[in-house]
Amino acid sequence: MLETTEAPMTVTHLPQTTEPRNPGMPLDMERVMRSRANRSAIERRASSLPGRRSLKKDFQAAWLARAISCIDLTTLAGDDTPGRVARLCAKAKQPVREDLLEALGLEGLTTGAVCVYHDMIGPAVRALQGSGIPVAAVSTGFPAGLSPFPLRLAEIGESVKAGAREIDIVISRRRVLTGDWEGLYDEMRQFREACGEAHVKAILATGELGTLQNVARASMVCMMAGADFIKTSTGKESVNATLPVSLVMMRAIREYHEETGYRVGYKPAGGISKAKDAITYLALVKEELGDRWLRPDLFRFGASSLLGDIERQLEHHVTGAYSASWRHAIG
Ligand SMILES: O=C[C@H](O)COP(=O)(O)O
Repeated sequence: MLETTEAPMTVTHLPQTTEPRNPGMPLDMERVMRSRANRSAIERRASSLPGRRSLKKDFQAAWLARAISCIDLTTLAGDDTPGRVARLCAKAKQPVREDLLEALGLEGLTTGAVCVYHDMIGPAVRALQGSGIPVAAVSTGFPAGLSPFPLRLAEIGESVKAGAREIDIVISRRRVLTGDWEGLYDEMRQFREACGEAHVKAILATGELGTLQNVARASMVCMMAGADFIKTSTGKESVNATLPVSLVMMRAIREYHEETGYRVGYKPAGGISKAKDAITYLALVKEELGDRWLRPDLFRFGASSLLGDIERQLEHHVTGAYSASWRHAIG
């Protein structure tokens, strides 16, 4: 729980850490089948979360800044243009008005990454040059992941060549729905290899996996196959990130860390658009995984409109007044 007395370390002063990459391990079917999820206990815990935060006002801004540093600022629209992506990248470099950043002592704050389709990697890389902000590309026939497998591998290669440092792949949902864990493992392993040095986030599309037990098992298989992050959703399913699914995935990450020593990152994505929801997610990460995960190398929000609401809250924090949401249209 986020206690009233707890302030996060100012995000722009966090020490640099280099986490060893999860190399994966051979598929351990006995371990996979041990992954279960008690739906009623999970739902009970998840429903108790949002009302429980008692965050001291002074610390709220620091937690919201932490949330910004963990956003994969995303645009995944069919009508994306280089101009729109350049504006989004400008927002990633300076996510909040300069006077507010100064007032809050947060100069240098940026988002965690910018996330785009393959065609927009070039414009994003150019716009972010020198900023250190990585470009993430969705890949492997996103969002359904149903294009021919060799094309999915080739797509990863093209995106890495174009400058993406993070690749968000989608798994084949049918492998989970039919219990083909070996198939899922092999596919994920090949995706990881095709990524090379680029980090790979495995999108499970949890809204299409049927049960929380499937979510737990798919999480475990993807981590065994070398995923750097596991991510809930594409943002295009009818149900995207939820707290119960997040609990299941975070617990899988925790168990994998306890058993292998490797830390895998977590990315809830889709439908997270309010500052208060972001705080709830950060609190859950803190409780389930601990402070080490509250950094952009191990936690991201996949979100297209969350930043706008956080900026509004920060403006209120500094000036005491809310501005209209249309003034924060981007992000
Ligand atoms: O991965 C990111 C999602 O596509 C963003 O979803 P959203 O537009 O609901 O924030």
